[in-house]
Amino acid sequence: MLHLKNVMEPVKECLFPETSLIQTIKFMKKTKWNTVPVVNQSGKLIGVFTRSSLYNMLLLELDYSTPIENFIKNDIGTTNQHKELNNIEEGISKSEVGTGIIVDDDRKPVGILTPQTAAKNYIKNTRLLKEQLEIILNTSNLGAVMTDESGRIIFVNYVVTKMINQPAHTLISNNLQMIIPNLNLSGDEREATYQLKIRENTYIVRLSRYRKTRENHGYIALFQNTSEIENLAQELKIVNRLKRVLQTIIDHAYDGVVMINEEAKITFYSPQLIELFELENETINGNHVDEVLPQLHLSNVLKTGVADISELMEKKGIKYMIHRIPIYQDEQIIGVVGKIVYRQLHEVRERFRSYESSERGVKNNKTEESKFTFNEIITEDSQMKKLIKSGYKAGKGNTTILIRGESGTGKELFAHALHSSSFCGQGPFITVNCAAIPEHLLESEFFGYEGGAFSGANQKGKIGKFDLANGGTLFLDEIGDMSLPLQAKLLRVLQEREFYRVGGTERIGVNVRIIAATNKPLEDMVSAGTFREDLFYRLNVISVELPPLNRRRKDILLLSEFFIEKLNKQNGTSILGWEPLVEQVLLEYDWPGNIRELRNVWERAMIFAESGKVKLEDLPDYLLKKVGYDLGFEDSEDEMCDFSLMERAEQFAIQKALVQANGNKSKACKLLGISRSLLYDKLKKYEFEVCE
Ligand SMILES: Nc1ncnc2c1ncn2[C@@H]1O[C@H](COP(=O)(O)OP(=O)(O)OP(=O)(O)O)[C@@H](O)[C@H]1O
Repeated sequence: MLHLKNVMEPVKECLFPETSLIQTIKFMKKTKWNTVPVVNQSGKLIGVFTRSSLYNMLLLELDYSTPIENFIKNDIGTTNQHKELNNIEEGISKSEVGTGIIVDDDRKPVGILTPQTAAKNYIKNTRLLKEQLEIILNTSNLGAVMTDESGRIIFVNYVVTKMINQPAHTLISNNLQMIIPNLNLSGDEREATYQLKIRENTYIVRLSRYRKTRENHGYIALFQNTSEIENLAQELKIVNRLKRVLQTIIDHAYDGVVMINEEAKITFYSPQLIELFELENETINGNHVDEVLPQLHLSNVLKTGVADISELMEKKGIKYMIHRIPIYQDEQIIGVVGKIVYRQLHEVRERFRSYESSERGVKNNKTEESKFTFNEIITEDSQMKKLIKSGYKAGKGNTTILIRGESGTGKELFAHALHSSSFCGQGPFITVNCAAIPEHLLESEFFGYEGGAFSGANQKGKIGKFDLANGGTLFLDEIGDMSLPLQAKLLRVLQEREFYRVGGTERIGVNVRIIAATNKPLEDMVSAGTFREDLFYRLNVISVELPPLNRRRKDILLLSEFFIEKLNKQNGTSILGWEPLVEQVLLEYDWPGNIRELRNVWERAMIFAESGKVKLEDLPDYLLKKVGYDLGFEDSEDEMCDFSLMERAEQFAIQKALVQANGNKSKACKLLGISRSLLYDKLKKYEFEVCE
């Protein structure tokens, strides 16, 4: 934008009212100005002295020494020096004196603007603008043509002359149809678009009407070569495909990939990484790796610049290793890639083991039985927590404890924990399953026998469980299945703390803590005479009743997490969790087999699923049926079953969700964890009839 101060003639000297006629004539001759600013003693503008004022003074034949004060014109137009030139255009053209006085903020004259200077500057500006426009039009890759109202060409830019391979002068004055043959200028539209093929190039032509003068219109046609855009689009397609290929390679080559830049901020990661470390997308990209994944120690490699491989690490029971590799550019480290491997680790380990054992020609030995403590009893249930608390106290003494509860509720585990927390925790923990040993062997199993005690017996004799458990705990599982005669013998040992071996005469003293367990109603058995009352009271000094799993539903998911981690370790699977529907089924099921059943269900499901998340169809059929997710395995011959197993699972899941949501599709979507549009697609696919 041009400002006044850029085009005005600067004023260095002014006239005063006291200035004499002769000094004024000399001043006007020197400056050649027709209008001269007159100022007071403080330099502020008070009027102008014009050439006509001068003529008047001369005609009056005044003395040359006469001051000019009576001939000053006071009605003057002034403008501030900071104004834009455009804004005062009208002011100057209408001014009586024809000259504008430019003042500063203190009203002191700083310049004058005559019509001649204004005109000169306008012409200069217009030329500059024209040149700028031409440069823009000729250097742009848009073709531009301008016509008058009849469509006759008045301007073409360089791009158009190249486009149709003709010089500008052969086009000027010709009709625009010469370039756009199917042109129609008779319509009323202000804008129109044409497609034009010139040799191998395709152009989109945008024709718009412009107002040339107050009465006339003209047209501007802009030509865009779309071949360039098409080429770009093609290139983009290739790049996208390449990206897809690379992404697939990365996804399958490693179990997780993460990349950081020189500031240790995460710039790339694969979906498996999110799954394994249970991250949210938003918390990863652009964040410092030590905040998101400190356990990977990737930023260290930025400092050392040396690639390395981690020790075996573990997440949710899944063992993994990370290979950290620095990225260099021009000998500068610009980032680090972390490759995580976990899926094949188990297989490699197994092969390595069998290789090692075949090398050594030895078979793997069975591992030792583990001992459990109360810390390993997983629970969130308040009743269980209470039992554990009293278990800690009861465990300390030497009192007999009776653990009751349905099969699979964790009685044996609890017995282990009691033993571990007791003073004899370092001693042996010996288990006798009273239901599993044949009646006639129970006695010798308990008390052992002397050498040659009966025919077929080992000549060296046998040590019984009581002997083995000396100084520790004897756990009598399924005590309700013990015969009455043995109950009598057991009672004697409990009372006298000594026993005889079968066929022996020597009294053997024992220091054994007895923990018994049963799922049988011992009180009823006492009434029915199948369990000794005195033994019952002897055992029942402290009694612990473990609640069934369906009365501690909070524990179902907690235990599921625990089993996933444990079984991943044990079986080398890499299961990361379960799909929402699985959770729903687990929570709905009654779990008659309690925790043992839950563990078995997970073991089976994880073997079927292998990696990722456990899905509905990985659960056993009997369980799905029980909660109403009948996947119709037996009906596979049925002609109705055109669908795959997966699809049938999906159908039942949708049915179930809709029933649960009372037909409310939004709720059903939430239960299914899918979008509304996907639900509609599925309903259509399976031809479900659903009331709106
Ligand atoms: N709270 C728990 N936390 C972790 N695992 C548990 C828990 N309770 C039970 N289990 C596991 O469930 C399975 C069954 O437990 P356990 O054998 O102790 O049950 P039980 O009541 O003695 O069964 P049964 O009466 O049939 O002998 C075991 O694998 C055990 O480790």
